Amino acid sequence: MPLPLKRTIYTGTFISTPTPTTLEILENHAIAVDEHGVIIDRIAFPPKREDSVLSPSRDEVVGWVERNWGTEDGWEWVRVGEGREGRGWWFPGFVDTHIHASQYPNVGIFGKSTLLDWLNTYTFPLESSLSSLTIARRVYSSCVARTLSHGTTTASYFATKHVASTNLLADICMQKGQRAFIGRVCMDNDLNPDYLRDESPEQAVEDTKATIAHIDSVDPNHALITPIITPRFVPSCSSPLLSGLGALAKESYLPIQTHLSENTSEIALVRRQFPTHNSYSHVYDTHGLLTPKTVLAHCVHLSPEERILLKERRSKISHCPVSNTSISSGLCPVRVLLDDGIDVGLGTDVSGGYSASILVAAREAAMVSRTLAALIAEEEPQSEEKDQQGVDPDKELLAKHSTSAKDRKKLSVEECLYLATKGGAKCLGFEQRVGGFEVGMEWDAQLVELDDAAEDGADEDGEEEEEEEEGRADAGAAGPVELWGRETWGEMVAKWLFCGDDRNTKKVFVRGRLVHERR
Ligand SMILES: Nc1nc2[nH]cnc2c(=O)[nH]1
Ligand SMILES: [Zn+2]
Repeated sequence: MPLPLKRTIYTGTFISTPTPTTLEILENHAIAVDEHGVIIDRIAFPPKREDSVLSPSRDEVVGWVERNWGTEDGWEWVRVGEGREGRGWWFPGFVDTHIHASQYPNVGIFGKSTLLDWLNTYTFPLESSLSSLTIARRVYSSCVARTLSHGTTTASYFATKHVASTNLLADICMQKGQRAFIGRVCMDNDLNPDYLRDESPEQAVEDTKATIAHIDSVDPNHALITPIITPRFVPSCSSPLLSGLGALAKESYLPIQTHLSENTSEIALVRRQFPTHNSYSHVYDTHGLLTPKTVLAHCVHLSPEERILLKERRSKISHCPVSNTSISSGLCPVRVLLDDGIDVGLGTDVSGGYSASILVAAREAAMVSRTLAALIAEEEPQSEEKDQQGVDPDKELLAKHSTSAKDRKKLSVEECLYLATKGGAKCLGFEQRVGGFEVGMEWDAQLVELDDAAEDGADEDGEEEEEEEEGRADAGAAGPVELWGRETWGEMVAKWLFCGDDRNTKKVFVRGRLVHERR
């Protein structure tokens, strides 16, 4: 049982993305969090004379606490690293909307495979080994600890078909304090290997209910852990199983997660399996599985009709760019999905994706959008062709080099970080509770600090100049991100997105509980 929480004041700079296009930067602020982990107040302190002091003083904090709550007794104070306020900030915890905890031992192992051979070669044999609770305990403990260290405060997990080890994953998340959606994976048809197949559709539904009952017993209000109904994907499921899970979702009001339109061979397989259906999405829809609480991973190759259907059903998409490039599934056109008004979050899709870090997923989302922008520009007609059509070649050349059309395809730093936090929370239906720093939200946050060694580099005996001339001799000791003192907040955040890693994630909190600290 976790210890009761202390009421806590957090101070320093708070950065978040309340909308996809805003980076909100609150300097010299304090946030008060109650013993239930809920934000109950926040305040901006007057700017200081010295620019470098971005946190309130002790007197200011004590004064605020006493004015509001009568006494400072019973309050803790946690701030961005002492004397280093200019290089650190609080950021909402990351939301991983799609990750296979059971595949964690395989991160980085995928060779040159694509989805269907990857499943048979690497994935199914590994998942089968999680019938052992001893193996499951090792795998799940490592996966949860690792994702927490990367700042993931919420994860939507696929486990395996095994009920006992799936329930163990829920227990481990509960014990380590990670907010999680836990899915027992359903897969009953002949396309699955004998060693990893549900006995029958009825049994698969019963086993799913067993995991739901377990989670209800350990976390009755789903304050931290929520069951999620998880058909693996259409090629793994019979029509009776899909219907059974659709009916269960309806009666239980629970969310659903699955895969959709990840790879072209998979889509061809679904067409052969369900020849009378208009599309892959239509198969889910006719089985009652496209709801506002459905999170669909990938959606790389959706048709315009499928996008309209998803928008109508208000179903969500988990964009998994690292996986899509690793197992060469394709480049997901996220800008098109967003323009259609579909809610999108980010997933690591471990171990299709080679990294358990949502920061890496956010970075790759930016890169995939830039690749798409470049490809679209190349597809434009060549100038000679246009010339024959009577278009002024000079104007055409200018248009070709105009950045506006291409740039619109690219996801900005703000958008990528929004998808990693509030966007993901919206996909999982709790953007009112996590993903930002509003009063009433829960304190799911990470403390980010850059440039570890800079403080040590500034010594008193004149060596600093020498170091500046020669550059940093100890590159790497400073952590992955070097600062030069000229960066704005926006630039520091961009450096973190593109160059940072878990060395920059110093503390992680879920519902006000410290769940990871980097020492
Ligand atoms: N990326 C990915 N796609 C899938 N489709 C069906 N199962 C899986 C899986 O485990 N990973
Ligand atoms: Zn997946």
